[in-house]
Amino acid sequence: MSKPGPLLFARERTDSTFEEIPIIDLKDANGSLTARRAIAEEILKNHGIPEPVISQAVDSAKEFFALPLSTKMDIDIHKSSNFKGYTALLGENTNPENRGDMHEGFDFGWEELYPSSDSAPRHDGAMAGVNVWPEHPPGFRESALSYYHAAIKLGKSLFPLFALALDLPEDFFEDKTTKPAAIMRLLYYPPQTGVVDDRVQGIGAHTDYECFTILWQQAEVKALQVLNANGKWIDAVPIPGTVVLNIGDQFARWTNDVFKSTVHRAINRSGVERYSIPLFFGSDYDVKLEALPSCVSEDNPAKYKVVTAGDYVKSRLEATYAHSKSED
Ligand SMILES: O=C(O)CCC(=O)C(=O)O
Ligand SMILES: [Fe+2]
Repeated sequence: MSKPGPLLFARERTDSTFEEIPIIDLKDANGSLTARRAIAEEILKNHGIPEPVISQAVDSAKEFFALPLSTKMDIDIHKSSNFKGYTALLGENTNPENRGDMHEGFDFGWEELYPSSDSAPRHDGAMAGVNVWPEHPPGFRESALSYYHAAIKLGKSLFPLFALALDLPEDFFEDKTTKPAAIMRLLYYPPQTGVVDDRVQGIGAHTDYECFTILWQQAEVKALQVLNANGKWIDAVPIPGTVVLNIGDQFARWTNDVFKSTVHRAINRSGVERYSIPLFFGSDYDVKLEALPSCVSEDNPAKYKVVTAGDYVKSRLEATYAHSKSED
């Protein structure tokens, strides 16, 4: 890392030929307006997700993934109508040119940690449906949801920064992220050693589907790489106490590519097991992803068909899981 700063504007960074991923210290984001306009597909320091919450979620993930395959397959994601539950090795394929991803996963979405009688039902359209939880290990749901809500809090604090970077009112995204359609994953990557088939990577080259992703990755296990504008893969080396933030396709569509989504992949050649936790922060599922007026001009006419966030995410998930559907 050269040095953490100066803070950069998203618009200046979208075609970036970065060689290292810049660090943004969020303690600066609470200060001056200038600092608050700083924005990112970056590494975030002082992100506010408490360390014990992270370690409990990771411990639960380790215990869950260590269960017998047949137990985990009880909650196979292919049985769910809204892509919730367990993904086995090679169960998904993020890059259609590849054969399948060498990771296991567990996916879930918004749910109150302590549901109350007045928890209003969600209207998730294409993505409607409940989470499915494993019976083991004990406390799995609580640790996963504790992390989820801490990451949601962080994500909500980032939307005003994105709004300011787009010259929008600071609260522009507030009523569009009331029950944010955030999907969280616990991921396990076995080590890939010896001769590795390039078409079977931990997770193949892809962009994420939502507005942005907050990614925690295990310290000391280098695996994640981000593609720069010169087509060069740059290591996103894990830095303790930080999370990675990257732009996803909902934001690319909404901003007419003023924010570009980041192509990334992960290959675990470290020789040891790796765990990571992405939280994909999307807008409410009924929001129409229509190019923001400030992002459309004669030189940059609207590029994308208008679609709701829910239909969009569902179509991407269908494509990702299609290759393994017929095997069930
Ligand atoms: O595990 C990682 O570092 C990346 C995960 C990822 O890109 C994803 O789940 O979309
Ligand atoms: Fe990703």
